[in-house]
Amino acid sequence: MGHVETAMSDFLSQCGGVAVIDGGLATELERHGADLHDPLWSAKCLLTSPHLIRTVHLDYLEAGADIIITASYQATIQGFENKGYPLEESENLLRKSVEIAREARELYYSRCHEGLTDHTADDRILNQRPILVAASVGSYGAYLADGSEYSGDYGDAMDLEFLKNFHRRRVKVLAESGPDLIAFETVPNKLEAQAFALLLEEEELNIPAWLSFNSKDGVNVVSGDSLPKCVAVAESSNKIVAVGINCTPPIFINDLILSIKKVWFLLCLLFSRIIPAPLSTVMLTVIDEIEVTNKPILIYPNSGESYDADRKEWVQNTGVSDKDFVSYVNNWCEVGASLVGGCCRTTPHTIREIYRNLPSRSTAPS
Ligand SMILES: C[S+](C)CC[C@H](N)C(=O)O
Ligand SMILES: N[C@@H](CCS)C(=O)O
Ligand SMILES: [Zn+2]
Repeated sequence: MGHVETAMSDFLSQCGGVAVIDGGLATELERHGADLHDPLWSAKCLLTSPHLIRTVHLDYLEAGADIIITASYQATIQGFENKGYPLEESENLLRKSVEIAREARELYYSRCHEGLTDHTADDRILNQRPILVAASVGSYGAYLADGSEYSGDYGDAMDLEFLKNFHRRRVKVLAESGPDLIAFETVPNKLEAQAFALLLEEEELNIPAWLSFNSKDGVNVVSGDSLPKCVAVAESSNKIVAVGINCTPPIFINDLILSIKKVWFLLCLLFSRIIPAPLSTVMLTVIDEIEVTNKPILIYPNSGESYDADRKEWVQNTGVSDKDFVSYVNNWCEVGASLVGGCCRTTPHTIREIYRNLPSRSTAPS
């Protein structure tokens, strides 16, 4: 394994086997009063309220997150251009998203040094641990700002070259801004996953990345593409160090994990010699063709609520409670997840409960 691949497994070992990802960023900014009724959605805060982004990152770190995801989900050069920003300023805004997250990490570390006596009465988790900054890259559908990342339907004319070129400069600028990894997230179809994987190669980006899809039926990704086939795109790249599901209702997660871990069940059968030798050979061939992954699986679902893209608002009361969300997490880890957190409408409270309920973390000093 190269150093890019070992980086994630070393990190997971340092986290006790399971790493905690942060929760929803945009929706948390909204909870703090930000108005995201804008084509830039959360990226608008890079312009109007960077201090708020830093506060939310810090809140997630103090809730126990090992990985914080930058505010660049809907930050694109084309999106800033539509607002009249010249290229240089747009690139600076992308860099700024990484800088803000890195600043939050520094602030957190300094609070860990000073804070143990000051903050014993509150519920902040102040323990020094390795923390990663993941630079978010949302899909072309996110840029369209019409909820297309929940349909994955870009029309028949869409092709790989277009998607690669749409993301090329943005991904390169983010990769060179000093994050620890790139988070390709809420990826709605296989074509865009391929574009991301190819960009890492073509631009020779020496940075790990994760690839995270969303689903609305618990079987396929939102476009209808097969999840195992999408996951196979991650499998084809050494630079992609984790793959999984985000911004998807929690009730679908268990089955989705099983569908990409299925090979282990078959292998177990083989090794336990339940299956006779001739059949084993046939099954080995089948296994070879099943598009699943050996990479760490990441899971950060949304609250289960649905998004009204016209109103840019969440339909309330359709989701699961924090208590139910957290109660699923250890089960997801048992069936194969190694990175867990939350996406839209989850909060620092959700993440704190996840951290505290993980067997490997429950004894960690606060
Ligand atoms: C993950 S969705 C809630 C992000 C927002 C969407 N791209 C929009 O602009 O409406
Ligand atoms: N990292 C983004 C994902 C949106 S689906 C956010 O939390 O706002
Ligand atoms: Zn989300």
